[in-house]
Amino acid sequence: MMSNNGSCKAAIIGGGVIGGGWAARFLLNGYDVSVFDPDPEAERKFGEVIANARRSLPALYDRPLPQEGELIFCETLEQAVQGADYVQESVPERLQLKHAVHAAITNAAPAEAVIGSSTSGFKPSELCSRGARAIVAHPFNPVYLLPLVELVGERAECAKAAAVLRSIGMHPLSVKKEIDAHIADRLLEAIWRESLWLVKDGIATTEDIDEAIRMGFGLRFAQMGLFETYRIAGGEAGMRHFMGQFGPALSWPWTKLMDVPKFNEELVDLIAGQSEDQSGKKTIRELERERDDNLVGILRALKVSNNAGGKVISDHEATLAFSGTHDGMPVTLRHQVPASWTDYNGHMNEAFYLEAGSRATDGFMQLIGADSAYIAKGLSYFTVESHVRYLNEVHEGDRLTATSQLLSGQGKKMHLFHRLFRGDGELAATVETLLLHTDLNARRTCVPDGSVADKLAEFERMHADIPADGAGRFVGERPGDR
Ligand SMILES: NC(=O)C1=CN([C@@H]2O[C@H](COP(=O)(O)OP(=O)(O)OC[C@H]3O[C@@H](n4cnc5c(N)ncnc54)[C@H](O)[C@@H]3O)[C@@H](O)[C@H]2O)C=CC1
Ligand SMILES: C[N+](C)(C)CC(=O)CC(=O)[O-]
Repeated sequence: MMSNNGSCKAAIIGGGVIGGGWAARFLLNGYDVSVFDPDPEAERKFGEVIANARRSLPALYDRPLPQEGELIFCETLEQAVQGADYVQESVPERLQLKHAVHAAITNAAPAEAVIGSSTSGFKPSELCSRGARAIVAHPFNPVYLLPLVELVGERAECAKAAAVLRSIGMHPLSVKKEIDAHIADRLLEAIWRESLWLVKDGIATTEDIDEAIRMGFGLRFAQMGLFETYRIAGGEAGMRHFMGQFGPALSWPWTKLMDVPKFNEELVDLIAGQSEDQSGKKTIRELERERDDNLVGILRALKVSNNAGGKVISDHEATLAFSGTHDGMPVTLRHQVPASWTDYNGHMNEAFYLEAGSRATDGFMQLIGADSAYIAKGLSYFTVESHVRYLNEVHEGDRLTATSQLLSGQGKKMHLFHRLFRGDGELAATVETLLLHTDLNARRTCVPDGSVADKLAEFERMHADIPADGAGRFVGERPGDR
């Protein structure tokens, strides 16, 4: 189902923390989004969440996301779900309210629309006990950055949902049987419950607990999860040794997980007071931006190793084909500068000019057919020399575009001249780079396959008459030096 501008439509019912995150992810992936939330403040809060999403989500990718969709706030739920391909409910976690909202959605949404619920704990059978049609699509905060979405419910609907959610860069995980709180929240609840005990018993403050997580096992979890981490912790003897050593601890007094601390005003005051001391100097939006910048940095690092969440980003990026030319040269990079690329001088650090040049080289390699399939055959290019000219400052959030000019593509050589432009059209840098075609098995240079050589010859012809001002310079050269 297409909307007027040819894109798909998502309806978001309930636009708080999670609904706002869903809306941002759909919008930035080109969906039109209609929202229903009776809160008069919803539109303002939405605006703030989407602003944070705009500065972080595109920075994960080295290709542009589709053109942003249109955002519409509706007066009624019925208007919002009209013509929707995908409906996501994110109203507060109260079963009675969920029942009323899902009855209304099922009545008004198109029969073929997928209906997902963000519920953290309810099972699909509970949501649908009064005839509604819905599956659980449980996301993680911030929805616009974290890939995981747990899917629970009727198989065919979950499969339809998975296709949509993959198209917006998420990682659908099917839960094999319905259970209260699905998979991840059961794990999180255990940590949360134990943490409340530690604070209540005066053993640790909220800050001590956060340190214990972020300085240690939190760092491990982003890349290997629990079981792979524990396999390594068993040393060469692996998981069996680990189980033998730590299994008995499960019945030692290490844990209070089976008991819940009394959840009263006193406990809330204790936790909220310590949390205020710990983080009260920053607004929620400031904390969100700090969190988002760190997540973008972590996910980009995982993208380099094509691991865990980083692989989800790479797979999604591969679907974001882009093309275009500028001044007769192909555009080989479109990229929004993440905060993690900037430094203490308040601008993009020198190292990332080269990284952008390297990404542009990758883009050019795709164009000549030296792509992942070619590399899998054992052939690739190695860089042997680069010269970066830093011509203009680049800042966080700037949209960089690179063009690539082939100066020479004879024999084993590929001599490229990349120009990096800022969003305002100013030339920010040039990166001149010489690469040699290499046999990855023999680790020796060799000539490229015929099809790649032909493409190089074609580009060389097309680019021969384009002036390459600034190419071939020596370091520190000034006009008139030769
Ligand atoms: N906050 C979190 O960390 C996560 C929450 N969830 C789940 O997402 C759902 C929403 O949670 P939050 O966004 O945190 O809550 P929230 O309180 O931030 O937002 C709920 C929104 O629903 C709106 N609302 C209330 N009644 C409504 C109705 N009849 N129709 C439309 N909108 C209505 C409220 O005005 C509010 O803006 C819950 O089921 C929760 O379990 C899932 C993952 C993480
Ligand atoms: C606390 N919570 C149960 C609402 C958490 C979630 O559902 C997932 C998350 O984002 O941590």
